[in-house]
Amino acid sequence: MNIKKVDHIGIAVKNLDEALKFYEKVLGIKCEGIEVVEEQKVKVAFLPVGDTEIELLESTSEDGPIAKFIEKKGEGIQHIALRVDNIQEAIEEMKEKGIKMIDEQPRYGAGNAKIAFCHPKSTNGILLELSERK
Ligand SMILES: C[C@@H](C(=O)O)C(=O)SCCNC(=O)CCNC(=O)[C@H](O)C(C)(C)COP(=O)(O)OP(=O)(O)OC[C@H]1O[C@@H](n2cnc3c(N)ncnc32)[C@H](O)[C@@H]1OP(=O)(O)O
Ligand SMILES: [Co+2]
Repeated sequence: MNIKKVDHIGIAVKNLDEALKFYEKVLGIKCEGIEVVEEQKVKVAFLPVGDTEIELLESTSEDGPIAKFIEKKGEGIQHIALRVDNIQEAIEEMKEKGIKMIDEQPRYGAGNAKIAFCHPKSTNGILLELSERK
């Protein structure tokens, strides 16, 4: 597979507006959009930093992955996303190499990216997202 760059770093927060105060007012990074991704039960804010982005994630539901993460570990880095040029091929290659995929088919994430998560038990303890964007 062809890994292009770190697409984004996903950070779980309890409250997006509250968290944005730190990123925008303290760090001076501009939020370039907010979007709800129903399938993942999240409200997402994008903050571009150089060639990559910080993705702030607030849960829209008590049983979503971000709510569960915060309940168990508290706020913090929840995943890292790597940009690939062909997600279908990347998923197949991961499976061939014995990596446990949470998503064996791409889903649609923020900004209409095609995304697939790899299980932290197969990746030395990080939740890894593969992301293909046009
Ligand atoms: C909008 C979109 C986008 O970018 O476009 C997004 O990013 S959406 C971002 C939000 N969506 C997602 O995260 C979807 C994919 N995530 C999931 O399917 C789930 O959250 C799992 C990663 C499978 C975890 O599920 P669940 O909490 O039910 O399982 P669990 O508590 O039994 O966890 C199993 C083991 O994985 C570990 N574990 C759980 N979440 C982890 C995380 N974020 N990073 C690293 N390790 C993690 C636990 O500590 C546990 O290890 P031990 O057994 O050693 O204690
Ligand atoms: Co993400």
